[in-house]
Amino acid sequence: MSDQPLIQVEHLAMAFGTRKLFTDLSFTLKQGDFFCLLGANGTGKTTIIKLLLQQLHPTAGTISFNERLKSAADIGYVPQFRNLSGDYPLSIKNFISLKLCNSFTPWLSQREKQAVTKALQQTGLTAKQNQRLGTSSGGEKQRAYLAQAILNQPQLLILDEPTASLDQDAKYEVLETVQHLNQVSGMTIIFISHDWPLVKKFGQHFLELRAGSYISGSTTELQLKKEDENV
Ligand SMILES: Nc1ncnc2c1ncn2[C@@H]1O[C@H](COP(=O)(O)OP(=O)(O)OP(=O)(O)O)[C@@H](O)[C@H]1O
Repeated sequence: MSDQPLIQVEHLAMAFGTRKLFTDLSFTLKQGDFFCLLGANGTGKTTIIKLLLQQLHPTAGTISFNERLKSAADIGYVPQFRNLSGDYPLSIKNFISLKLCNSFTPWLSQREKQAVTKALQQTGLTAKQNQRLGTSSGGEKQRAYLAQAILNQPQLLILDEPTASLDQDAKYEVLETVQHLNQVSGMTIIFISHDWPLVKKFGQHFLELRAGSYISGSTTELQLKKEDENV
């Protein structure tokens, strides 16, 4: 595993018009890290992700990428949980395969089938692959989105509040799968969340945006508030 950072952010500043979100933001994302991005609504978490994906340009500062991140295929993205209605007709396996619809042929190649089989294994969905996604549990549905995001075996997996609106058991189900992808498959994780106990339990490093400033460190240093501790 290379010691060179996967992403190095130096003295980053971002403003929309006269609204400054942050200035002089610096952090390093190492290969294999489980990095958590925290902050109240509107502090700029999604903006940081858009800057990392080069969909926005910073007002100042630089973002340097390791050569392991060569193309968009090296980055997987899982959005906030979107529930599907009970009558959604596709099986878990066919839903995961939807991401391969750009192929030239209407059927899956041997290589594509292997990619789906691997993603099913990595997300613990092999035994459930023929189950209808619509009737699956919240945790299974989100693991199916996760499986879609890792079909290309990305170097970096970005999860944008993937467990918001899931119940406690489903949150753990999803985060244990993400932890497995991090520890066994070596994927580097950026996990955006408002859920401090989850961050403390599963994350390694954190960065918390506060209005105009930020703090960062190891998740072992995170102090949970009283109301969080019993969650
Ligand atoms: N393209 C844009 N143009 C102008 N303002 C924007 C743009 N994108 C985001 N903003 C503003 O920047 C601020 C930060 O937005 P961002 O979505 O990054 O916050 P966030 O921390 O992800 O919030 P949330 O937790 O609610 O998702 C918000 O006030 C938002 O309205």
